[in-house]
Amino acid sequence: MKTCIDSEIGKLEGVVIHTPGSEVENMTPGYAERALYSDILNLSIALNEYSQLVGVLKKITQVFDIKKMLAEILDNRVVKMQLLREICNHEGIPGMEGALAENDASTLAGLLIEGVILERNNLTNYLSPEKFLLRPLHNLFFTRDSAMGMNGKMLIGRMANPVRERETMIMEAIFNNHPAFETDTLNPIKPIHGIPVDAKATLEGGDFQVIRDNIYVIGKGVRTSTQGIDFIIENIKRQGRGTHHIIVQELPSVPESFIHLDMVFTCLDVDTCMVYEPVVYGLSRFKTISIQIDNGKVKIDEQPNITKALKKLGIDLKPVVCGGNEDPWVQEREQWHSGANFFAFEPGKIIGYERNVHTLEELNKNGFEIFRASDIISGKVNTDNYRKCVVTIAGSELARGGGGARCMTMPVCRANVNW
Ligand SMILES: NC(=[NH2+])NCCC[C@H](N)C(=O)O
Repeated sequence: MKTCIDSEIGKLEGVVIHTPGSEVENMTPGYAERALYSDILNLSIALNEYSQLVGVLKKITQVFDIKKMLAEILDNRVVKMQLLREICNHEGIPGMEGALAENDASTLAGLLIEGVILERNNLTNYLSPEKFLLRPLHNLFFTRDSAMGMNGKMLIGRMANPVRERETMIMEAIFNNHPAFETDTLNPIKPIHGIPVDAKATLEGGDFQVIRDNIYVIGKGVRTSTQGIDFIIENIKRQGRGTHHIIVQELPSVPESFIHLDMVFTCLDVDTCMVYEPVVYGLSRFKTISIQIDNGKVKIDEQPNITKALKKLGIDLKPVVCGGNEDPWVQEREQWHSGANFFAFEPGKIIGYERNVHTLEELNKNGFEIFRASDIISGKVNTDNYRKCVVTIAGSELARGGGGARCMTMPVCRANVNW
């Protein structure tokens, strides 16, 4: 499949997911914060909820599974050794690749995701407070963040936290080597010759949205830095062709539910978006900046907010308010559990958590029919028969990991949108 992401809403043709495994339980409460979770999770409940998401995705598109694809590329010895060397050097255990390589491909894929226990075989290890030699990738099921489709390329993330860095190495290896994909990767740690990259450059998929082929909205906050966005600008400048626009939304750094742009703003349809009102429109010091790149020349100015900036570019999105219009407390409660985080699988057809009832009611008032995942999976409801709908999945446990439907999906190809 050729990767092709020119919008947030075009009909989904392929999506990358990861079914949570023991890595989500492999932590104590004391480690939850370092693992970037708001709480510790129960795997069996999380899996039950997750099966609703995957069940729906399988009905509507081609689903690619990271663990399976990783095992497949690890079957190639050259790829295996290269990836293991990169991981071991990066994680401060150079030389360990030989021992790890002795595992067969599918066991190794499991170890790289679920972690490798530290053997207490010398004094340093015996006294170490760490349980793992290679830490589990607790957040891998938030596949959105470690790589992102940018038109015909896959942009590899540069994670703000070391606990997520191995995810980017795995994703780059898959996109470069798995026969299922035809794409070019763009990686901030391996820039194209001549493109400067600041050491402070960070960039995560939760902050990155392709609105139209030449319009991007990017969140700047705790996960994506100005230097990370400058890397994108430089790459666009290099292409040299036509005009591109980047709208940057500054995000508050606390609470942690504002980590990514997609926690406060997601696209739902050609004319509708979901917003967490206090951050997107509230009287705050959080700026919206518009950057125009015209045949290599960069022009920057400030805008009142995302939707006004998009309107100037010919995209007129009506905001639906997360939590409904009435009560700021309700808005805050639902935003916390990913109430603004919707994943569009076609223009006007979206997936989100069923727990955020006020947000769903607001969507319903705006013409979205509400369906349960089970009705889609059983075939009772066919979304083709509706122009606008929201498919709801259970999310009591998954939401504690800190994300929703958009965070758990990495689209690799979408059809063109009829704007
Ligand atoms: N696209 C997103 N909003 N992803 C949410 C990721 C949550 C994850 N626990 C993290 O902190 O990294």
